[in-house]
Amino acid sequence: MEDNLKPSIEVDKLSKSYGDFVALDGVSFSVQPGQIVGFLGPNGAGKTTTMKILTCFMAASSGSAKVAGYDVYDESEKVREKIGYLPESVPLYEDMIVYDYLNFMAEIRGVEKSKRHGAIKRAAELTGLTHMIGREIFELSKGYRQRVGLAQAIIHEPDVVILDEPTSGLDPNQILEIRDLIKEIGREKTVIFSTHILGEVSAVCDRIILINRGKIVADGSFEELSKQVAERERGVVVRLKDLNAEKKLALKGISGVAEMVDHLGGVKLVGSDDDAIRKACLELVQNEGWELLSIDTYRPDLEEVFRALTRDDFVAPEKDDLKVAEG
Ligand SMILES: Nc1ncnc2c1ncn2[C@@H]1O[C@H](COP(=O)(O)OP(=O)(O)OP(=O)(O)O)[C@@H](O)[C@H]1O
Repeated sequence: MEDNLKPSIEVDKLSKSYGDFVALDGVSFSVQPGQIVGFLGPNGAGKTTTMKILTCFMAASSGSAKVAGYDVYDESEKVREKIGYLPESVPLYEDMIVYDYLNFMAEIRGVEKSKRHGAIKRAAELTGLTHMIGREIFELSKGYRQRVGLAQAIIHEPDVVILDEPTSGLDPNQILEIRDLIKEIGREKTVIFSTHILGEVSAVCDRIILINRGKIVADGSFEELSKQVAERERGVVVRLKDLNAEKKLALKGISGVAEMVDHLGGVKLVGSDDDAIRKACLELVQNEGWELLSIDTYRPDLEEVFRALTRDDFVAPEKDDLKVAEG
């Protein structure tokens, strides 16, 4: 019981340099048991580096990381027992039969011989591979190969599963299938998976850790991240019937409007006082006899949140300011 109360993952001020290049710069986060966390960031953000450190494939330059309470450096054998890993490109042995490959991986992961058959059966069922178990790996589609990759990651029933870009290179149907599988695995285990696909995190995760240039720039649910962006990037979104250039010019001329951008079929009016802009806008609409379709406070969509938080001018908040979602 006590084990369940401990964070599954605790990362403290983790840094990694490749020569002079700092790929990870003081990353700290913790993940509670049972969470599905999306590790989101643009290419080169430091996602794979973090995952390799957590799975004992690479040592950090400084800082510490624990998995299920064990230190990845000092207690790597214990960590390997507790963690399952699907690397970005999983080394599958093409000419092996799926069953034999999973048997081999179960052996490597220390599953007792008498328990291996049961472990393979369970992992194959969970990943929808049962009917492919006798096939050679080279015969399988990319989607099924990815299932084999997932099956080997969970063969030894780890508490924590780390998946590096698990949907990369799959077609849209395969992506949906793998996402469902991740959710299924997440019912029993703590899951961290990396992606640079925005839709993926909102479809699958309880929590998003957004990383950019080796630093965590946001941490929380999608709603919390949206709020953080909306607070910094406020505005009033106005939609009018027949919104033409003339009307746009008049809206832009409202006192206090510093900037106007097209936004979802309307315009976003940006200034320092949203309430004053809204009031002036309503007056203008009434005086001109225009038909108002809607007037709302700006709410960024996922794409805008991602863009705003990974922009070059974005300053990562101090750790204490990051909203950490508890599981
Ligand atoms: N072995 C290495 N030697 C030198 N630089 C490296 C090495 N591995 C990674 N890097 C650099 O470190 C940075 C972080 O890389 P990492 O693979 O962790 O990013 P990522 O977020 O997983 O990106 P992607 O989505 O492209 O896989 C990148 O700029 C990358 O070029």
